[in-house]
Amino acid sequence: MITAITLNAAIDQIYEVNSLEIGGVNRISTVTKDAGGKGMNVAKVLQASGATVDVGGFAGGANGEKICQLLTARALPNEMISIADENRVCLTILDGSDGRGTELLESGPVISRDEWSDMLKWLDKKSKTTKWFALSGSLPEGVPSDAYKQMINIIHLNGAKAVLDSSGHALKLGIEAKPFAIKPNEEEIAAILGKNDLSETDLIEAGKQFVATGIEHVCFSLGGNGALIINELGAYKITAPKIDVVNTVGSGDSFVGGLLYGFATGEDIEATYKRAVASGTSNAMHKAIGYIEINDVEAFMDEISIVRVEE
Ligand SMILES: Nc1ncnc2c1ncn2[C@@H]1O[C@H](COP(=O)(O)OP(=O)(O)O)[C@@H](O)[C@H]1O
Ligand SMILES: O=P(O)(O)OC[C@H]1O[C@](O)(COP(=O)(O)O)[C@@H](O)[C@@H]1O
Repeated sequence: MITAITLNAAIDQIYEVNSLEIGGVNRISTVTKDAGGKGMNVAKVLQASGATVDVGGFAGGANGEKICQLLTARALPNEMISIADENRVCLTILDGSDGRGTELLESGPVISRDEWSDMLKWLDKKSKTTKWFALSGSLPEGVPSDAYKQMINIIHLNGAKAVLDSSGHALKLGIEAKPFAIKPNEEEIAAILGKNDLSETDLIEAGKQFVATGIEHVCFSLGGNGALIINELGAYKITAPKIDVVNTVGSGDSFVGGLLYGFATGEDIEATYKRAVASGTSNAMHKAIGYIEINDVEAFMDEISIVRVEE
């Protein structure tokens, strides 16, 4: 069993427009709604890969209710903790003229001290039986900034493992608890290292330092350039297949889904890295967020090259 946790769950809504005009009147051609926030997308990809997965997080108000209904419709079991405040909506505007997605992300509900304490109690119980966790996304207000650090410590005490995908302070503090793997994109790692531009050498150096602290897989996702992953054996450059991009929103989450599938099933590590990249790429070929075609993922895995760049 793998559990994907989204502390700031959302309704992921997509508006398709023919050509987005900032400051003008834009008519929406299609509206879609799904259970979202990063961990939800990870769960969808794990499910499509054939894993047994469930989800955790906070749910409240009409949006929280809708998220639970959308999860049930997908046959994704959820153990969401009830909150008084209402979940957020995250909007992607897909522009038909250039295929670009613009994201408008609400900050989310305010979590009370008791609700946070309920989350930690639930996690303590859950991690006694679940071996793998995805901890994904931003933190809602009210949750302590070291939320992921606290959660990873509980997960470790119960002998389970976590993959962390977050940003800013939440990621920086989460890293201190040495999760099994982290997956920052270029922007996220630059922000936590306090640098604007990072060369491949900089990334390898930073990755090695994280590995030295005890993080087993440091996965830098590089969009259309694939990924650079550092582990105790070295640094691996994994290419991404060339595709016609439809919507890259959710590609990072799909990468995490592929990665966790490989870890949890004990797949060969190079195949796991290829699966992660292939899952991110498959997602980018579709409008839906956290959507992969498993046949495409497996075909891409044969096509993707992986090169060890550092001894
Ligand atoms: N333009 C693209 N072409 C092919 N694959 C892509 C593209 N953009 C993203 N991907 C795939 O998705 C993965 C995650 O994308 P990335 O943009 O780095 O993550 P995030 O969504 O977290 O910013 C990449 O490692 C790659 O495998
Ligand atoms: O929790 P955050 O960081 O605010 O991000 C939420 C948003 O990130 C997404 O999960 C997409 O993330 P990625 O493109 O990084 O995979 C959206 O579906 C969601 O609305």
